[in-house]
Amino acid sequence: MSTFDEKLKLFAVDLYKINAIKFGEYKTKVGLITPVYCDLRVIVSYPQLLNTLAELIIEYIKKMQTFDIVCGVPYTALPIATVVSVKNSIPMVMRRKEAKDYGTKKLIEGQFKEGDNCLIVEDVVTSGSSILETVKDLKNSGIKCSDAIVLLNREQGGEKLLSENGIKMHALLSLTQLMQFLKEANCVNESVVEKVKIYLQNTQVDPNVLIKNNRLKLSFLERLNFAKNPVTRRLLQVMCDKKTTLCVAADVTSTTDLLNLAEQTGPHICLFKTHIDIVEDFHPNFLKHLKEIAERHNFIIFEDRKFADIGNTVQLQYSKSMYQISSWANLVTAHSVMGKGILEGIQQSEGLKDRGVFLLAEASCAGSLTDQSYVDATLKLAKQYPDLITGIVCQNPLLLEEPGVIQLTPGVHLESVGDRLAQQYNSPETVVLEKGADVAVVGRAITKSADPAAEAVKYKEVLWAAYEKRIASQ
Ligand SMILES: O=c1ccn([C@@H]2O[C@H](COP(=O)(O)O)[C@@H](O)[C@H]2O)c(=O)[nH]1
Repeated sequence: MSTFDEKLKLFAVDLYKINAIKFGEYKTKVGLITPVYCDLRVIVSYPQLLNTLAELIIEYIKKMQTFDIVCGVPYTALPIATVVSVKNSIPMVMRRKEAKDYGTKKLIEGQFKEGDNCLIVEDVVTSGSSILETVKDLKNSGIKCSDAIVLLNREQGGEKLLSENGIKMHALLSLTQLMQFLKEANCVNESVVEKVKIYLQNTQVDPNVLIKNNRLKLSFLERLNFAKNPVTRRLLQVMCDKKTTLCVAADVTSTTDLLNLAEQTGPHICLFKTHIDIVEDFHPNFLKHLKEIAERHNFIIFEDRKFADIGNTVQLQYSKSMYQISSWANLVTAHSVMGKGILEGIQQSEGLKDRGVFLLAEASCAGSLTDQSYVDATLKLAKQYPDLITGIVCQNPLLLEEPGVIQLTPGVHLESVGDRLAQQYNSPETVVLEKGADVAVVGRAITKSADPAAEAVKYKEVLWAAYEKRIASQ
């Protein structure tokens, strides 16, 4: 073994000792259950190890071309890139995950010249998409990127995706090699090594789609024939006709704002999602206007009521009260927690003939209490009502295979990673390419912008490009 490999092995064992590498059952960013989890965030508490990692990187990159600058992928790789920069005297730039809303609005901080050649530094690569997000912002600022140095390649498609996008990945360690090192050092036994090996075999994921999955392979037009629910068929048709997968979350509190938003975003959306009980001046007359706008701009009205009671109560909530939801919203959401009574209650209510339900399996917010068994039970319930279910609200590409069912994914923002009340955001590309969204829900990113129409166009276009990329990669 070379001295470099010996140092690498000792470093791998140290990572295990500080719990940066763990074995058990962990959920990855895209919802896969993995037997091995690597979380390098803890390394900042071990300056000696951070120093060793930087030394390993510097030694490795000696064989490579020289670089003008380095940039760590936020956030975990930032301290790693900083130490590499300081020890090797290469200037560093930093990518902001969100542009400042004051001052210069720069996404790349630090000094650089157009055409500077940048080395990307990353801790762990799974799909490679985080590196690509950083590369996109660097390139948009005129910086050249062709190489990424990473500590660990999880061998799950990242190298291929990066290479298809013009980035050569250089990994100090592969997951297989890491397991070998840890076994030799008696940190793990043969059965753990075997588990990881099987996991890698079973999750050899297509980098763009992350799984062989019919729904994700087919175009919306092809999927139209599989849809059993009439609103799903109409939704797919609207999506194809208008080339949009954007659902605007109209979380505004006056009828005037709501109608204005429908008018402004209407040409660019497939779904207009309301929370009717937040509207302060609700009067049934205003629904006439909303329906007229929906017809004119060809979108579907969707009340995000999240029913969660016994069937009889849901039936009353759905079709009675001043809101009479069943008379104007073709789509509603429901929790599965109360079982089939909710769906029976909706199915048997008076109101519009064509109706569909999105069942909520997973939430976008941090700390949600839904676990895998809840998700499984929700999907099982949905399968029992193919004529009523339009889709599933979730954050995971692996839940839905049926091409006739729509994945609706909230928590989408181009400039923010979350709010102060546990909402979590992902970029449009991430929700489509990594999380498997068919329709993406965008709320405050549009409603709070100075120009909701222009913002809706922006989201519509990025989402549609990501969908086209997804089906083109099949
Ligand atoms: O898991 C969920 C389910 C529903 N939502 C709803 O989506 C929008 C998101 O609004 P943003 O302003 O984009 O955060 C909102 O109406 C929620 O009720 C969700 O966010 N997460």
